[in-house]
Amino acid sequence: MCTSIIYTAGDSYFGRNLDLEVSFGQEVVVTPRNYPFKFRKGPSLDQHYAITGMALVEDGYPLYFDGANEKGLGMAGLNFDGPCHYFPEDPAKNNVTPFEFIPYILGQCKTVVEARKLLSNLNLVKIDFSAKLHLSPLHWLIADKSGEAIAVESTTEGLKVYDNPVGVLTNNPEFPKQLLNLSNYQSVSPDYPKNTLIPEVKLNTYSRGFGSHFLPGGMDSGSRFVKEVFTKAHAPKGKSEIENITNYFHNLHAVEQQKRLDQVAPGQFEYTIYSDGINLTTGTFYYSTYGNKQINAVKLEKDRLDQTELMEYPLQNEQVINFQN
Ligand SMILES: C[C@H](CCC(=O)NCC(=O)O)[C@H]1CC[C@H]2[C@@H]3[C@H](O)C[C@@H]4C[C@H](O)CC[C@]4(C)[C@H]3CC[C@]12C
Repeated sequence: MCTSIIYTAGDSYFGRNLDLEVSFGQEVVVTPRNYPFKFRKGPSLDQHYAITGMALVEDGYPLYFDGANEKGLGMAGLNFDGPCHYFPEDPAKNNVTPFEFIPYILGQCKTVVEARKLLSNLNLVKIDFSAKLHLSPLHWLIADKSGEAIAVESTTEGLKVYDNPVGVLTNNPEFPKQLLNLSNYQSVSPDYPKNTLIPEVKLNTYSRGFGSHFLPGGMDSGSRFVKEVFTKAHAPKGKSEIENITNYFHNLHAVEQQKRLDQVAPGQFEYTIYSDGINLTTGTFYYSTYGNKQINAVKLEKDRLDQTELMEYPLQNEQVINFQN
């Protein structure tokens, strides 16, 4: 499972936790403006906005899991197994495969408003990347530096675009059901609750934190959605980049999965392989991995964005302890 968020604190920060039982060999990849994006069913994009994100480079092609462009639009693909449905080619629409979807949107759009225009005539066409790499059933969070966000889901009913007023996406069920479920938790609060159960009896308040007593804490996508919405809604906003990025990662770590807590097959456990976040104004990309909780960063090198070759930064997976003596 996965969790993706946009957190606004002056600048906006966009990214996700990637939770899975196996690692694909992803790395930080910057696709510069003149890398030619070829599309299976449409004209290539020889010039486009530069994209920074987490991707697996396969046959020289960046298969993005999540990322953002130089204009401050971010997009992440999350597992959506079950409701997800991709379609045969539709001659009346722009046909884009799910693995091309992130380059197609981030290559051409600056804002959610612009993305909505492209989405209005788009068909997610069912074509595998290769015989080895089949399509994954995904849905997407798209958000821009103003903080506006949408969720995009392709189901048997077609391509759905939903306003996302909470700036969070996890996995199943369909996004409107996740939003509806929030109403069950409206009274969850950082504040200590008033005893409305039996006001005339003084209750033994044996612990702090009773305002969030009914906050779900499971690994399932419904629980993570509620927990993340609550955590982010009350997250402090910092006065510096370091404070903001620290707060941002605290948001994601609230729903991270530790090893051996979420069994997906005998002896196989899903865990948070990486957490990442990009400052949508500066383009600096931050990440931590399960093995290395230090925050690593890749700056956007503006003077190198006109080249054609991908820039690849392997993940630093080893924890560095800051010895003080
Ligand atoms: C499975 C994860 C989503 C994480 C998640 O929710 N998984 C756990 C679960 O719930 O089952 C998705 C997110 C991005 C996906 C990848 C990207 O879409 C890029 C690429 C696209 C190809 O069609 C398939 C491989 C490949 C490399 C995808 C493999 C599956 C990934 C890694």
